[in-house]
Amino acid sequence: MENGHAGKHRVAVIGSGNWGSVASRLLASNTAKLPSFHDEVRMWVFEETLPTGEKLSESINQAHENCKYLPGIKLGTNVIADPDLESAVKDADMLVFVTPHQFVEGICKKLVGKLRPGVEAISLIKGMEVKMEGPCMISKLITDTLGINCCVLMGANIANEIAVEKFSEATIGYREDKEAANRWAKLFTTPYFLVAIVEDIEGVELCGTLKNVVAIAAGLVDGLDMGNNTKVSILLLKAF
Ligand SMILES: NC(=O)C1=CN([C@@H]2O[C@H](COP(=O)(O)OP(=O)(O)OC[C@H]3O[C@@H](n4cnc5c(N)ncnc54)[C@H](O)[C@@H]3O)[C@@H](O)[C@H]2O)C=CC1
Ligand SMILES: O=C(CO)COP(=O)(O)O
Repeated sequence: MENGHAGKHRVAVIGSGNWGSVASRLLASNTAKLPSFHDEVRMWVFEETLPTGEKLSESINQAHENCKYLPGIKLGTNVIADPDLESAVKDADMLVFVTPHQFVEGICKKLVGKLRPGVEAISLIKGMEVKMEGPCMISKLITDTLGINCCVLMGANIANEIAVEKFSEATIGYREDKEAANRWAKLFTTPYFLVAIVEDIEGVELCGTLKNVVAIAAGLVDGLDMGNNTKVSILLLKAF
């Protein structure tokens, strides 16, 4: 993949909530070490004004911490918060989508015609867009709107645990382009975050999304004190 940056890939993260901040931290720890990536990770911030009156993006760039969505965790000095979407992505050839799913379509529409040629994307977003024509997976929404290849990364990945480097694993789903999937895996893998690749975007994305429906049902079982036998029925999808 020719990226026009003297061989170094540039990464931008679209989203800076709990998972977006943790993903940026993890990616920045790798870009600082791996020679094939530019150090800086640009993180698009949906701008908010904090109770102190300070802008969230300014606070992140000063403290290297997202005090609203990931308090108490240093992101790395090479994570740069940028409240301007166009500016955040303009130099990137690797784009990580990690916003709540309901904002993706609007974000993609703003990005049409603003991306570098050959840019690759990955979605960490759980959920789907439900339209009149039927449900649409988020990776397909990104590919269809922007005309770019989009892998997915999914797993049982509670962001706050990964933030404190508790072990976790995830799977990247890709279509045809194994080289791109391996590049994403290299960018995300750390000793505490193990990443595998599978040539099945839909399977990985659907499993990542639907497991949360099961998780809600399992939580209801706990809340209603229905017991472990009922929970197993839920996990085996027999009680639906
Ligand atoms: N938090 C977690 O442990 C995990 C989250 N995910 C997925 O990652 C995605 C992002 O989740 P979180 O980072 O947890 O979100 P979050 O709930 O922590 O943050 C919400 C984000 O949305 C932004 N936002 C608010 N209004 C907006 C608008 N109009 N347009 C664009 N952005 C807006 C907020 O500024 C904030 O950055 C979701 O799809 C979630 O399912 C996946 C795995 C783990
Ligand atoms: O899937 C998750 C953790 O594995 C979290 O997803 P939500 O943030 O949508 O609950």
